[in-house]
Amino acid sequence: MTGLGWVGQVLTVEITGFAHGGLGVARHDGRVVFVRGALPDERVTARVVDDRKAAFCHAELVEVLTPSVHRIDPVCPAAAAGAGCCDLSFVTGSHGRELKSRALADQLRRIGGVDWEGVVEPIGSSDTDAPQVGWRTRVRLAVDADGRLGYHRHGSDEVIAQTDCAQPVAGLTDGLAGLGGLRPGTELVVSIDDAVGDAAPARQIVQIAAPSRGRGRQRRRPRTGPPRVIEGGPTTLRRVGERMWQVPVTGFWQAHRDAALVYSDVVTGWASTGAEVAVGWDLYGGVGVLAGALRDAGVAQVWTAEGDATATAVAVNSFADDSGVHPVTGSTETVVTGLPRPGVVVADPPRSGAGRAVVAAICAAGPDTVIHVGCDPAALARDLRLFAEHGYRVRDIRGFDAFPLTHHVEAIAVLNRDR
Ligand SMILES: C[S@@+](CC[C@H](N)C(=O)[O-])C[C@H]1O[C@@H](n2cnc3c(N)ncnc32)[C@H](O)[C@@H]1O
Repeated sequence: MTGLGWVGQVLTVEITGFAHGGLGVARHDGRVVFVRGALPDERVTARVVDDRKAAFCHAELVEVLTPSVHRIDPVCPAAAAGAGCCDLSFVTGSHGRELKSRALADQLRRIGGVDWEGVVEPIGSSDTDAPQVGWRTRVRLAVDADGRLGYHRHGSDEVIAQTDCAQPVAGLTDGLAGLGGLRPGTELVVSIDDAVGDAAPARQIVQIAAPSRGRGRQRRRPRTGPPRVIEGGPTTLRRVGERMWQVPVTGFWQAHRDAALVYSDVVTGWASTGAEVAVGWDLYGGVGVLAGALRDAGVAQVWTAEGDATATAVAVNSFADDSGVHPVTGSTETVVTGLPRPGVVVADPPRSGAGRAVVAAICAAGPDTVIHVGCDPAALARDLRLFAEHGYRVRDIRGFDAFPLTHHVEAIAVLNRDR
């Protein structure tokens, strides 16, 4: 079944909506047409590239015939050259957040059954019309067949040999284009320390095997081995307030320079109920950033559950002076079965969400408060629906523009158990 034979056709359509994933939404001959790179209120031509579903198809933008008043020249040179790094760098900052608010609300309502009328809030900048640039403290670049650095085209193995992306903080990618002797098919991870005092933050560059891309048989096995340090060391310094972590350059940390602090404040605020809480869980805890936030809320003992032993080791180090944090390595599903009953649970799963088994385990443990962090609105909405099946109701949700210039959005929900 190859669809209705629309692939290759160039359609002229009016964009009437904006969908999760950064897609303009149009209708043509009774079918929904998703157009990447098109904005609501635009009239565009677009070539159909995927026609497999009867109800909808995907098309790539050919020409904007009538531009939105919110369309601007792309602020990201790499994206303008075709890279997939900044798929919303051609829209004003405030309108970008407006579009993400709509897409988030739509997912929460349709998948989660939750009515949300909030707005996606800026992080680390005032609510301006200018798109936010220079927010990312770690970046990953690919090496093409000729040894040149760049970013992948959206959904493709092709490397656009352009290192000038608008996301990295000042100084992060300086001089990279001049690096020679890079092995084709590898990737560079470049990170810069968080500032402490007046010292200039140090930069680290490591080279790694490229993770496999593509699907099924086309998947390439990455060559394994530890990262090769090209500049600085293998770890990068991260901080939230007075807490510090030495995180592997390739390890997880929130991408936006201010995100870990903002999320920590939200978690501390929502977990501070006024009542004494003896036990908290920080599930998918990484190096324990949100465990620290629970401690700041006055939670006496906090257990983290994290699948990556290296991250747990970082947490053990960072909380060496705090006997109230207990980092545990293992899959969340397994670890939670052996933990004491919590009064509050924070869960910050990967893009796929926590899922049925973990949500059931959390609810069976009966915490009064659950704080759920989600970087994928659809997965977050799915989890919220599962919580509702167990009698947990959403009290509040905040959306954050944690990935400016892109369609991505982060949301944090707080739920309480029905009494
Ligand atoms: C979105 S990150 C959150 C990390 C941490 N909360 C933070 O803010 O830095 C998700 C974390 O979940 C971990 N992870 C993914 N799947 C897991 C699983 N099934 N069990 C435990 N940890 C898992 C990843 O290694 C990663 O550290």
